[in-house]
Amino acid sequence: MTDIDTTLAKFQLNQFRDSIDNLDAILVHTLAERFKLTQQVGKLKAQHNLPPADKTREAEQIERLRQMAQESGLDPAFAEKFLNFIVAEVIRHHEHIRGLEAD
Ligand SMILES: O=C(O)C(=O)C[C@]1(C(=O)O)C=C[C@@H](O)C=C1
Repeated sequence: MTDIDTTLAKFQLNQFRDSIDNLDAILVHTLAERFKLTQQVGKLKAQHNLPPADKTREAEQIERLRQMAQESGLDPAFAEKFLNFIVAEVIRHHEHIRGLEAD
């Protein structure tokens, strides 16, 4: 490996990192939009006394995401874990909103 190889590698690494930063920004903005929507769902559910969690809906989402992950070259098990992680947080928010509405 020459100095030029190392310089080129560092340049390429920075290019990869710029792309990663862009994708991370998309992820954060997308998640923020999703949580804005689920806050509305949480209010609706609390107002109409609907349960915070819906396991049937979650099973459908998992099935759909696993399929999409498979087609995109993403590990379906990871996609499922990621969705479960987000949905657990959403349910926590729903329960919090339900507590506020009950006051
Ligand atoms: O669709 C709903 O009923 C929601 O409350 C949203 C959501 C989700 O984040 O996608 C969260 C909790 C439910 O268990 C299922 C799905």
